[in-house]
Amino acid sequence: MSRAATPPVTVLGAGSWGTALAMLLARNGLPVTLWGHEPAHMAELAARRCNDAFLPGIPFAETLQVEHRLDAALDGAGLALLVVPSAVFRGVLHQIRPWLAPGCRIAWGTKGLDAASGQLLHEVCAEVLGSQRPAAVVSGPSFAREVAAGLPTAVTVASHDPELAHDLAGWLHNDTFRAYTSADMVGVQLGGAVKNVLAIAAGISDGLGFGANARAALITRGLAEMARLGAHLGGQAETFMGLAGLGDLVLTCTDDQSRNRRFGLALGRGTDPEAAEAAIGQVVEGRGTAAEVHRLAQRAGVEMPITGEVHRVLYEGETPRAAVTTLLAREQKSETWGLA
Ligand SMILES: NC(=O)c1ccc[n+]([C@@H]2O[C@H](COP(=O)([O-])OP(=O)(O)OC[C@H]3O[C@@H](n4cnc5c(N)ncnc54)[C@H](O)[C@@H]3O)[C@@H](O)[C@H]2O)c1
Ligand SMILES: O=P(O)(O)OC[C@H](O)CO
Repeated sequence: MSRAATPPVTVLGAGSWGTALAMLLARNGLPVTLWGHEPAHMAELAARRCNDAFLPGIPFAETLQVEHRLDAALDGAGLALLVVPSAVFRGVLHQIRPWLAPGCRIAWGTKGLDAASGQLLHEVCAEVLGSQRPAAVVSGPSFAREVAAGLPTAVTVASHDPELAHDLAGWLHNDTFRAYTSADMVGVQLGGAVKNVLAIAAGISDGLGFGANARAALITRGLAEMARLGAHLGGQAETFMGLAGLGDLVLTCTDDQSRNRRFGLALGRGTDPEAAEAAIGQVVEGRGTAAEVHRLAQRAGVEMPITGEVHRVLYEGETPRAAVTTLLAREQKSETWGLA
């Protein structure tokens, strides 16, 4: 894939994933500005040239600038890459709108749904910035720390604008980071959102000591319910078998780097949700996404039994053990029910 001319990129959100993506793009030779909303944190990143809290010991490339003033950060940007939690995604779009140049394209690495409406983030983006502005999403199995450390990783860049998907994938791509393109924004975003809920389920199961068979069953049946909802919303079946579906699902359900999985592990061991999230100290997207996906599935009439049980544990006071018992007590079915 040939690389398009490299525009100045502004990464909005200086948490672990925003910093890792900014570091990757800067290492690939792009002029990158990393913006964060906390001046003290940004001053520390600028002084240390490293994100000590989340990505310790991995220095920034020279082409990475750090900025806490939004207008200065977006001045001259050809691409604005949002990497903030989904709960603030809409608000940050409103904040950046006055400072975006007409030709500045938009992308995000956020995984989740809009908290108020349950909309996919490309719908929120079109609502706030207009549907004419090219937009793309980066998703797939990608722990920030491994990407920052230069360990091999593959992701999907999805956009309805093939040129933007091609350009962004090219800017991200290097010897250890493969970026594939897709036109399926619905499937790619839904995969990234639902996998976080299923990772909580896998964590709960492991926290209860249920073993490898149960984990494999949750991953497989979780993939089936992700694909059922995805098909209903217009996602492509192949997307759910790809990096943004199965790939990210396996990663987050099986590795303790996942915050969603660790949150579930704590619940399974008897910790309440507030204390479990506080102990992680970073965003646990699946907690809010469980409510949004559950609502979406109910509205659409799509059965999502695992998501339903995670929702009951998080929001209806059900115990993790009772949730697993309910899942096991479901009636006998064909393995492929509900899939076209
Ligand atoms: N960490 C990963 O490995 C990883 C990988 C892929 C995708 N993601 C996704 O990226 C998104 C961000 O996750 P993260 O891991 O960077 O989270 P994080 O908890 O490490 O950081 C979140 C950052 O968002 C900032 N923030 C909060 N509210 C803000 C606001 N109103 N305006 C600007 N910044 C605000 C916080 O200050 C913090 O720096 C999530 O949707 C997550 O699912 C994370
Ligand atoms: O730590 P998690 O569970 O938010 O997962 C991080 C990434 O989404 C993995 O692809």
